[in-house]
Amino acid sequence: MSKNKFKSGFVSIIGRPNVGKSTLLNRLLGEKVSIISNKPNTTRTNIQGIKTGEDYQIIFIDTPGIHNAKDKINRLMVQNALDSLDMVDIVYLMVEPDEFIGKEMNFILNVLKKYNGVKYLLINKVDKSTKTRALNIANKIFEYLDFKYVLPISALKGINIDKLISLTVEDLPEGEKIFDEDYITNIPEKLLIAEFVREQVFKILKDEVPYDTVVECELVEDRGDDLLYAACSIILSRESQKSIVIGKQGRTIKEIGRKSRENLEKFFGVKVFLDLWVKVVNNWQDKDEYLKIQGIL
Ligand SMILES: Nc1nc2c(ncn2[C@@H]2O[C@H](COP(=O)(O)OP(=O)(O)OP(=O)(O)O)[C@@H](O)[C@H]2O)c(=O)[nH]1
Repeated sequence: MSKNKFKSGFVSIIGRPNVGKSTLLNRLLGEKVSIISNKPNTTRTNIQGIKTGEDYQIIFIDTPGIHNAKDKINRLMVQNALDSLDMVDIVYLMVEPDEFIGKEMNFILNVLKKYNGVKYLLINKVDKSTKTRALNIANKIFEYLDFKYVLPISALKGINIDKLISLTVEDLPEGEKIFDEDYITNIPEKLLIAEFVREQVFKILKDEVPYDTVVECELVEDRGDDLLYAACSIILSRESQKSIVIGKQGRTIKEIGRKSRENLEKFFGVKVFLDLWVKVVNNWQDKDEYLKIQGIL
């Protein structure tokens, strides 16, 4: 009996902010990779997750340029979005059952019209919706664009995820493994650790300062005996934000540290010692070195 040929390729998950892209990526990979919160636009970097099976490797690519379409729909952004789709074999367009086809969605659909690869329409969050609402949105989107498959899913509850993976593998081209199978992401370790901390800054500080925050992981060391040491700084743009992040008797920063450490330990499967600092760098947003830390530049 002949064995199935190995398949490999790239998949991009696109959709409006908050539709559940990061949750889906984490679900697909079975690990916590990209940062999730219920605030829009927490995904700042082009996170790639890698899923390797017995006879396939899928590399997931995030395309933030498309999600941020609401700001300025300009030529540059369209170009960026198209460039990042160029190399991708399959695109998942992710929507919610009560999706509204406004400016952002129109932008995304227009970008996708120029994309020649395979397109899937994923209707996420069906766990909290009805079949009729899911069908309605599919019909509306089909007025603009055709998709090879429409799949109702729940990234959160894991509904139809196995089906999604098997369809994807079928549609991938034959090819070799691109990354070693131990990799689930190609984000540099420091950036990944910083993202775990930033996720907690977002979650714990709610609306107070997080949009003004960058986390820099300065040092990661394997200290033997299954212990990973990481030193990170939460960087703020104003002195007045410091007391909020630190909290009464250091309670807030301790909570950020504790939660981040727990998630890092789950992810890396080793004990983690996390040294957390708070720094103020006026207008860090204008400084290239801080944009580089975040993987934006
Ligand atoms: N009920 C339900 N909620 C979901 C589902 N998938 C995601 N969510 C929730 O939707 C919110 C946003 O999810 P994210 O995965 O951060 O969304 P995103 O599209 O990556 O958001 P950005 O990073 O802003 O682009 C979170 O509160 C998730 O828990 C789902 O299948 N069902």
